[in-house]
Amino acid sequence: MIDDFDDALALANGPAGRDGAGRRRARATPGLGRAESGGARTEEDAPGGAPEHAAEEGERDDTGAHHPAWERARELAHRAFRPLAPRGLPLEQAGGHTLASPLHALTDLPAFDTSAMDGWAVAGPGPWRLVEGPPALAGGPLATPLTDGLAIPIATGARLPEGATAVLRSEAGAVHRALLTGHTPEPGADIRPRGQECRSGAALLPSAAPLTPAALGLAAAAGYDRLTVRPRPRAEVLVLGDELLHRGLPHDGRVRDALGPMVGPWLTALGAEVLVTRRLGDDAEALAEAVATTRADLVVTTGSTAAGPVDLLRRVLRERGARPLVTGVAVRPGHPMLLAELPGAVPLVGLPGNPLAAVSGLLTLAGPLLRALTDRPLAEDRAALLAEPVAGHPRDSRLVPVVHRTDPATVRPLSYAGPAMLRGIAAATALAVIPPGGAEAHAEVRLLDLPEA
Ligand SMILES: Nc1nc2c(c(=O)[nH]1)N[C@H]1C(S)=C(S)[C@@H](COP(=O)(O)OP(=O)(O)OC[C@H]3O[C@@H](n4cnc5c(N)ncnc54)[C@H](O)[C@@H]3O)O[C@H]1N2
Ligand code: MOO
Repeated sequence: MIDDFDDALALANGPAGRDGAGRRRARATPGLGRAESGGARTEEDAPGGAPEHAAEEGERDDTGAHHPAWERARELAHRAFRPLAPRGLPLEQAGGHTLASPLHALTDLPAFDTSAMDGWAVAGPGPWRLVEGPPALAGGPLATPLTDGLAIPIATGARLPEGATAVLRSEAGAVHRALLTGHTPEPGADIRPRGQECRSGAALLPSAAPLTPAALGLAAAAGYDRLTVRPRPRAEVLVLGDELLHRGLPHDGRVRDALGPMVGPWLTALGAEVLVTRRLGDDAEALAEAVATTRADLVVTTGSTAAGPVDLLRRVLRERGARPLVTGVAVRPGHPMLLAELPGAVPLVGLPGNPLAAVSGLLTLAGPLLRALTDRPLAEDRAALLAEPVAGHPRDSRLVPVVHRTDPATVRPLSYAGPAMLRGIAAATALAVIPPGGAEAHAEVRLLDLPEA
């Protein structure tokens, strides 16, 4: 019945409220137990000064479990854990990690006055007499100083000889019998003066900046051989469910594992280094062992979050002394998702088994958590106008796969967006956040970008 409700919502992206809005349902997702106090952060750590309680806000279901609102759940996931300890890495290994301190220039950039073009370094107004000797080349010896009326051939990137007032581009001059003629360039033309981009000590990138290819290039140019980074959090993925097949066609009531192939790459795109994806079936002992012995910075499970006969996750977590931080979220799909702290302060994100619900959990809990572990702020969402109305859940937010349209600039909700479906999300460019009650055509909605792993 519950899935009927969510499927109906997802299949009918019609006018808000059309699809059973107002129908109530009892939530059957059991909590891990009451969240007593705090996440892995202590009271002092919490920016707001107060310890985090999964139980502070949101709705309370028939079992007493708490389901924070979607925005609140993201904040909880972002605030619950401290960033990983910084470590030094050689520059060539630092890509994809996060800067642990601001990047300051170790040199002026450029480090010397340099030619921006191939041509001639000239002094004063033309015509100019070419001086004897080799041309000035990038990385070559400094050419002899020029006085007014003299010039020397120069290559892009070569140091400018003392006395040069400009560079005349090769296509703008002509040489006849050692005499260079051409329109006199403005003083300073095609010279990159020392320190044009930055002075030594200038702040180039803030702490927590991602080490993109461009950032690595900048760090190298600025003189770095090693960088202090927050490493990509190492994640372990545990795929639960005896019904899952890993090859071939579904048969005998069994289905292909759609999450094993999806969650790892998605976590990578969200900033993790995935150590392993393990398939544990519905084996409580194997799950308990995996949780107790993990060496990862973050454990992500799939399936088993709800109250089915073999949904073992919450029981195993309780028995292992895990602390519940988020026991469900007021979002569709994905409301049974959970976040817990394992002994040893290792976070565990429980993604629901329905595939689109798992994506919802990845973006709601795992994404903000990964950013927290690397000391990055919550991602700023973009906004867009809806091309069509989208029906809402009466109390929960909805995450709906959408595709961007350019003319006019809007997003269009996609079909096949039921909790157990992947067709919609596979064709989507973003997920739109539909507030409780739905959204009209042309309404502005928040967008969650989908990683292009
Ligand atoms: N009585 C209730 N039943 C359910 C509720 C509820 O509130 N009360 N919530 C429903 C919702 S919503 C979801 S989402 C699911 C969550 O289920 P679990 O996280 O416990 O996952 P499973 O029961 O193991 O599986 C659910 C569904 O997903 C399929 N699945 C699981 N893993 C995979 C995988 N790796 N690849 C592809 N498909 C997978 C599984 O076969 C089931 O069909 O619970 C609802 N029930
Ligand atoms: O509908 Mo469930 O919410 O698939 O997560």
